[in-house]
Amino acid sequence: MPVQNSPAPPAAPALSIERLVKHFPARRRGSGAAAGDAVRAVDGLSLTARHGEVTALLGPNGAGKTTTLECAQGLQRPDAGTVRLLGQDPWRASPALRARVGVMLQDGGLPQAVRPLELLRHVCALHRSPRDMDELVERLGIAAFDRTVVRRLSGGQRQRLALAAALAGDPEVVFLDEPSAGLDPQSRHIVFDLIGQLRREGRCIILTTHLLDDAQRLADRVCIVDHGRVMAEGSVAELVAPGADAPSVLELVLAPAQLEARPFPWEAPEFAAVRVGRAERTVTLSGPLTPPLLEAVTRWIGTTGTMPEALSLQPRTLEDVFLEISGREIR
Ligand SMILES: Nc1ncnc2c1ncn2[C@@H]1O[C@H](COP(=O)(O)OP(=O)(O)OP(=O)(O)O)[C@@H](O)[C@H]1O
Repeated sequence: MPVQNSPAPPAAPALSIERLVKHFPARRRGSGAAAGDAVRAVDGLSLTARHGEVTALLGPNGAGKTTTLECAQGLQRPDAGTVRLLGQDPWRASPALRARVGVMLQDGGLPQAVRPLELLRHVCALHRSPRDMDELVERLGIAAFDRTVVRRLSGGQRQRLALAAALAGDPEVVFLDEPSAGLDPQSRHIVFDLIGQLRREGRCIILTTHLLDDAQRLADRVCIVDHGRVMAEGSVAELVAPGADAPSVLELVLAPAQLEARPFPWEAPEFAAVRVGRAERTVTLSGPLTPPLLEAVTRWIGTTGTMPEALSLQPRTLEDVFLEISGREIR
């Protein structure tokens, strides 16, 4: 495998955003705003992203992730706040700064009438020291669809081509908007592997996703974004760590007979401090789990005279964290 330029990780963050605000006039359908109201897409968001790390912006549709990235890339002008990309204001970025940054947009943003390799050769020719494109083409399986013009490619093929184009200039900072959208499991694995390599090479990777699994598998740091703000930030381990007031999750799968035998004691005082979720025969308790609570559960099981199908204590997931913060599910 060819050796790529590996920039020494500088101490300063590759990207720093402070109190970013961005409004849009309410023109988009489905934005939820009444006609004439401005949409506050980003509402005082702050974050930093470093070299040698994958930073994931995780949040539901409309949370403000793409707008944040667009401001960071200099594609949108912030209404307020500060953005510094490799130490410069991206809105006034010089071509020299742009050459150090790779961007993969959500809709690909690719010209439609060219063939993949033509496009990649052209993009490489624009850069002073392009990445080894043959290796990327092979790795991302692009030769297999090289005879097809871009507009006829499948979503996943377009996504792989857009990733190769974003990496053509061997960038120090890579923005990936929903990198696994439309990918089959094998392509997803290849793309994740490549993102891991970029990280090891010391590049700064900033991605958006609404897939918890992507954030959990890829990210060194996760920023949970909702309503244009960072609601929580940290490594996956930090975010899911059972703190004093937020331990793990208890899941109980009831035997059919148990449901009829005796109702689950939702109203008992032991359950007041936890969230109780039910889906068919599965009862989930999340929040501050305590020995008295576990005792109350097993006592109730005893009164039904039947063993449950399963009883397990599980670590929190990012999904639980998001639910705790926002009071709703991420999708
Ligand atoms: N150009 C625009 N004009 C009007 N409203 C916009 C524009 N771009 C974004 N918005 C609105 O701003 C809000 C945030 O959108 P954004 O695309 O940043 O969210 P997101 O978190 O990336 O969502 P998704 O996961 O669906 O891509 C949404 O309400 C969206 O409708």
